[in-house]
Amino acid sequence: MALSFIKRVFTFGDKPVEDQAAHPAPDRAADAAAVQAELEPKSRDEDLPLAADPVAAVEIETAGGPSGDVVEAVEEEPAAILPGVEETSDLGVVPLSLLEAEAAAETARVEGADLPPSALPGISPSGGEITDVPASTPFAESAKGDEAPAQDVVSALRQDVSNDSISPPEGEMTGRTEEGGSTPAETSGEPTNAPSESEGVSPATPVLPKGFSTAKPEAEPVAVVAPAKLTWFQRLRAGLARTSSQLTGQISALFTKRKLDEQTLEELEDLLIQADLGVETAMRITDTLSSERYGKDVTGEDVSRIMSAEITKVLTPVAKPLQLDLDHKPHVILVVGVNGTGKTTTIGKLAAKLSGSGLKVMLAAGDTFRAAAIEQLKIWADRTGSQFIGTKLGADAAGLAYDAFEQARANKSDVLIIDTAGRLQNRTELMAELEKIVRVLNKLDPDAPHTVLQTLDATTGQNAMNQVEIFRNVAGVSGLIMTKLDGTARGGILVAIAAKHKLPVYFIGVGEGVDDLEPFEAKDFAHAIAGLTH
Ligand SMILES: Nc1nc2c(ncn2[C@@H]2O[C@H](COP(=O)(O)OP(=O)(O)OP(=O)(O)O)[C@@H](O)[C@H]2O)c(=O)[nH]1
Repeated sequence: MALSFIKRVFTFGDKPVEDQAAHPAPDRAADAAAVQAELEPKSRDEDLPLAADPVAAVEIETAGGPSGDVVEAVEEEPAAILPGVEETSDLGVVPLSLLEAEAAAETARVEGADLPPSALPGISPSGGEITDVPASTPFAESAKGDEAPAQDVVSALRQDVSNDSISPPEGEMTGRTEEGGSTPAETSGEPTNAPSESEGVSPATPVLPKGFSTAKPEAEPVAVVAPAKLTWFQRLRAGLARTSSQLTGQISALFTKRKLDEQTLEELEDLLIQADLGVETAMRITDTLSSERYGKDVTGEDVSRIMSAEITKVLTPVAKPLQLDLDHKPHVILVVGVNGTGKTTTIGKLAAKLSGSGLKVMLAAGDTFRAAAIEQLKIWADRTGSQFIGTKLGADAAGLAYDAFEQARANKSDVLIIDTAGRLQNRTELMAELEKIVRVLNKLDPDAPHTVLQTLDATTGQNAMNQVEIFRNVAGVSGLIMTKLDGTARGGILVAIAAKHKLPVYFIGVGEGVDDLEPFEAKDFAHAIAGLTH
């Protein structure tokens, strides 16, 4: 029922229905033959029947259902932070310590294990309403950040999955503890005059007759300070704090006791360009400032507000939900990008959102270069109740993409997400491989891949612009996801990319956990860069 509801509320993709009619279903036999010819004979014949190798085998697993025990709630444990330590500066800029303080003031919430039905945050284009997915299994403790060796990430994921698989639902857990565990009274050997368990009182808390008291004073209840959990916006602001505090600090220094004139405008423009915002946006900001306040006193806060407003204008047109065209079964999402930009992790997060909404999702391990990457994706598939298809290490990625598409069609999957090996944009042979994947998918369905997502690492500066240019040309990137905005991000470049390429930005990654993917919000991002409070 949830599925049919989702299908009804979806506005289908860019192409109107008539367009789809204009592309009748391709002659599958002819296409298959053509694609077969495209792929090297060895890639299909030698790579696929690999039952002996657990990773190598084309592995199809039945979806474990949209949510259920897929995601186990594990609370992140950021360091305890004392609230209310620092003041907001006169710029309205929030120091990092205040962000942390705000977070400590919030009661830590223990997130539920189940993914909710019918929630497609940032994905459904139908109403534009964004709902949170409360599922959370942060990896913050187990994964080790960018530098963590892939094997570590996989072990962390493995650990997580094995925890998931052995953890019964809450009620059962309680039952098991009661059955198998022993109470202090049972194990101590001390006599107790407490009523038996069958009398309905826990033997762990002996009830003395009237007129008696225990010798030991009752223990003071230990105050449990709930660990503070930053909201996603606080994480975003913290991630962009370096950019924003540097920028706002320089701006307020620039305007101390100076009126707005040609020279200050020029210096301001330089500062904005140095923050990666791009020439176009820098000029927008200085033009607006000049038209409003030329010859007058200007405060840092004036500049921050104008900067935030102008950045919002640049970003609003690209802050779009990811459109799924469920007329295509499957809607194929190809995920591309430079090594380590977060492709596999982002796929896991997307799969959690989609399968949690009742959609049938298949993940294809098209990164055939790294065994760990294949395993990593397999684990994400297990966690999110998605189907999985992989092939052996070093196999032809286009061949895998072909098989995945066929399999997803046969299974009537709603969405197929294909991971690809990370590659530097200047490695021509690898970029040619990517082109081939696109070509093969395109032969099976002229509209496929229906979405080509590129992940960008927010800690990268100007190079991200170059990455978009090249991946766009080679793979036809149709939308972006910026990851690692929770770290020490340099998010300014996203503004320059938006101004130049106008590609949709669907989500931002604000952590390594399954729910650390948020729909992109222009105003939030602009505020965070300008260092403004929400
Ligand atoms: N802090 C943070 N870490 C992230 C985020 N997204 C991914 N990571 C981490 O970045 C590292 C690389 O992520 P992967 O998903 O393996 O990146 P990839 O692009 O698939 O890597 P390759 O397969 O080598 O190309 C891992 O340690 C992830 O946990 C994010 O939004 N925030």
